[in-house]
Amino acid sequence: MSEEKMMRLGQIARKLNVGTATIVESLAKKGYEVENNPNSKINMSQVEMLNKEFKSSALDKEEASHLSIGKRHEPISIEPETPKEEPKPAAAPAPAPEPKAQEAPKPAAPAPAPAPAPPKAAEEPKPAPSSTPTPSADTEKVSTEAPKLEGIKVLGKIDLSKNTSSVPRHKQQHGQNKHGQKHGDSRKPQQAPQQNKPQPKPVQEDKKPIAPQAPQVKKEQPKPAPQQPAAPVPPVAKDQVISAKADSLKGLTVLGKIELPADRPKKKGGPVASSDERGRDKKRPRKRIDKPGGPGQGNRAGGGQGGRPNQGGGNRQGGNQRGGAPVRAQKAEPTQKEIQDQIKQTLARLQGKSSGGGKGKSRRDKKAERERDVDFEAEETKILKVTEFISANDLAALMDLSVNQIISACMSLGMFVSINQRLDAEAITIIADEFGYEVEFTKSIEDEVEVEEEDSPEELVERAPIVTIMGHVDHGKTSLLDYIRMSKVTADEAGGITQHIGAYDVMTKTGHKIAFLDTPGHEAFTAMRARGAKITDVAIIVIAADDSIMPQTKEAINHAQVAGVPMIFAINKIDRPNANPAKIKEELANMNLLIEEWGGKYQSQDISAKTGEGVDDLLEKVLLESEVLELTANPDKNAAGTVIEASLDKGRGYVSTIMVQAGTLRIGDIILAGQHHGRVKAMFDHKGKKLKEAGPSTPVQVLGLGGAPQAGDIIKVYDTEREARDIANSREQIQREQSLRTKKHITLDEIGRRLAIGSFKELNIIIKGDVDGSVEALSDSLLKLSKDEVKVSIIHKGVGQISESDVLLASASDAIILGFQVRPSSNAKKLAEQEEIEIRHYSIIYDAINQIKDAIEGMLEPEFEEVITGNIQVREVFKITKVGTVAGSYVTDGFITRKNKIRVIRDGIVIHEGEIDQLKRFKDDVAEVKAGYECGISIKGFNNIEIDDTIEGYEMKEIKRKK
Ligand SMILES: Nc1nc2c(ncn2[C@@H]2O[C@H](COP(=O)(O)OP(=O)(O)OP(=O)(O)O)[C@@H](O)[C@H]2O)c(=O)[nH]1
Repeated sequence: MSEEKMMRLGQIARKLNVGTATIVESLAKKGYEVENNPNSKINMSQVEMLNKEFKSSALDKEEASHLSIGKRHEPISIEPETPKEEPKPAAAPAPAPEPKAQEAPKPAAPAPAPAPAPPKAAEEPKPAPSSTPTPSADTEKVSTEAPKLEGIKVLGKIDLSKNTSSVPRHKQQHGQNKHGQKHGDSRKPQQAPQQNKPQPKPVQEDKKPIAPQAPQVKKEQPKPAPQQPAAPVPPVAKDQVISAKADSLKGLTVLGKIELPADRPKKKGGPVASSDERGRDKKRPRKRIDKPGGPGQGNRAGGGQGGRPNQGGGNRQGGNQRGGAPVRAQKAEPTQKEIQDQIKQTLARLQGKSSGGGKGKSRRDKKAERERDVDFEAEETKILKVTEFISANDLAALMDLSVNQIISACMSLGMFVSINQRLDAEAITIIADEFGYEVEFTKSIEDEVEVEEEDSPEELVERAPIVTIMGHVDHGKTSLLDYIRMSKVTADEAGGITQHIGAYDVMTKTGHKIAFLDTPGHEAFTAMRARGAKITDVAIIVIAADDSIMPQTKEAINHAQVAGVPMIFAINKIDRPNANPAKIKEELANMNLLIEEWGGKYQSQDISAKTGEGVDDLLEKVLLESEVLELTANPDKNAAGTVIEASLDKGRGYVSTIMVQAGTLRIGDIILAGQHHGRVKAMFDHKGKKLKEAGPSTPVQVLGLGGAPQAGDIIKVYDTEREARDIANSREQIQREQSLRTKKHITLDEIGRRLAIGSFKELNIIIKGDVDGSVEALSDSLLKLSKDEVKVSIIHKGVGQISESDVLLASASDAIILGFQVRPSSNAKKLAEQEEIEIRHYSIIYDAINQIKDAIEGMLEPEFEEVITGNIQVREVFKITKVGTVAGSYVTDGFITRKNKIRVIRDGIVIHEGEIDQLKRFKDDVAEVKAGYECGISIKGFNNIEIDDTIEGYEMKEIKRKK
């Protein structure tokens, strides 16, 4: 017990985010002498003191750990705005027009009131220029120089930051100034700031951020024409294109009142939005059209607005409310009709029909439609509607990319994923973003989110750590687990390889419970291992001391690191004479993984899974690590957990191994996992002992689900069966939709692509297996066999016997069926014979992979190699009219056949390459002439044969292609 209450100095330092020296010093001050060694132990009362003392540091660390990649986006969007806003206030105090761009961020701090900003800004520009150049002749110099420099900088900022948002301000300002021109405004504020104030008030309230930008623009220009301030109203309007845009936005608001959309809600973001967007899109073309109608000002004044001023005169400037509404209302009506057309077309397109508009329509109409369609299509296709935890492969298909692109994108983001690995919401969002897609998660995600209901601290109790053992093949994972739970599993495993993930819990000698996930070591199980790491609290990385850090060891380390799971290194097989744990530690150090012994932060333990040496210490270290993690759960609520594996048992039905993570699972509970629901009929622990309930961190085998959920599915308890069934149904629907979308129906693009590739071939496979993990692993490996020329498609996979429907599916899709540890039903077998469907049975994963690999090699476009079949020497040449030159020849070696391709070689140089026209012996046509015989030969389209020429016969022989 005393050991339990101790923590290592290194651990507490990590936990509190302070240096060990700081802790030692702190303890020394309090009268405790502790050696500055990461392994020094500290008792819990000291730990508590330290906790209090360095609470803030620990909190900092925690906060820092929450900083996710997602935040990167936020700052980008937010920052640009803040600096813009801030510039206003900042400008007032000191910033000169030139430095604006650079200093923009700095001024942010003193964000003052928006209303006063414009005037200040206008005034400040003056001092700014003076500060940068010489103090003398401020006003004059400023006016001349400032316009050039400032004009460029300021304009750029305004356009980029917020064209739309800036509009409103301008409107207001313009309203006052008439056109709200930069010069006018800027001057006004300087000279008569009071006038500006009243106008901006209303506007600024709505859009403070925008206001600041406007003043900057003004600042620059005001300098050149300080005299105009009084008459800024009409003349200045030309330059302020931006302001014009702003007005158009307000107009849109008015459109909302018209209630056009009420009749037709549309998929794409509702009718109002779509009409608005169209309005915008159309504005551009209209602007162009309007330009001619409107005076030259239109162009500059701000595109869309250009035309309006002409129409409504005071539309924008005078008052948005007056002219703006009626003009837009007229435009809106046609928009509705267009909306209808567009909806029809878009729906038609979604259904795979051609967008063929009315045949009678004019070309212009069709063109316009096409343009709209493209816009809509682009919008639609840029939004991915997915459920969380879709696989990398499916995500690639949805985005029409290759899996490799996804994987490499993930790698560049620091994530290591495999083809079949399911991605969480955050990863999906980041990856999709990389490729310019937005992600909309469908309903089922929300269900999953519920799992993380907040528990009050009083409800939480300590729970056992869930540990995953990972490592390279044969480094001793299973042996270690065996030793820990004192049973022998290794000998029973087919092929000596762990074939599925199991889950067990054990009691340590010190009376603590630890739950273990047993992950297989073969590379094919990478995906499962990755999932295992997600359920895991602590990862034990087993490394054989007589070997070295192997690829899968690195992979396991990567998975644990990516999942943020603390690792403990178990350096195994130290009983072996050639064991060299120090070498392993050195290799780890080279990978930047310094173990505690060597002053690093990673725990490691030398063990022998065979003799048991060091295993107890290892478990103790696991408990120490989990203490730091402060693992808790609320046992007094409906259970939630994760499916570890599921299989179909002949006698018992579907058996799911579940790791309960929160709450308590009881017999009779209504559970839902993936698309399957049911009532818990019976529960067993890993030894087959019946359980009535299972609390947090307990692995159990559950009977009662209506199907086999997938490993990694979240399992939840619901109050009513109906609730569970409804969610299951909706998930099934989403899943079906997903698989439909994922399946690439042939499209023109697709045909083009296939043609480009050449003779495209596809190997369709249906995989059925006894355990979900094996099915996933096999499918993962088989997918990896895909090549450009031959694509492996897993069209269906599942747990259970090979059924008639599997055979029918195979028949319909020209697939082969792989049964992993399962056999077909007698009916399925008959049907397969009838339909001539191949069913292959495997019990070792390598065999399946190798055989399919061979099959793929057979299917690949054959590679040819040239084989010289024989040589002929020309001894006489006969020129025969109507036939051409016939060479009287002698086959010196090999043979020559009429189908042979030939080369005519003269003095060692190939002078012709072609085909045989006639091959004769005496007067008879023959197919082949062997060495030592004479023959007559004529060559297609070639008569320039001479005595002593050599005719070489060759053929292209197909060779089996590897890789
Ligand atoms: N001498 C010795 N042999 C060990 C030790 N641990 C494991 N082995 C042997 O190493 C071999 C592989 O052990 P496993 O436990 O099956 O290895 P694994 O990592 O689980 O392998 P996979 O399940 O194939 O990934 C077996 O023959 C074990 O008996 C050990 O500590 N000492």
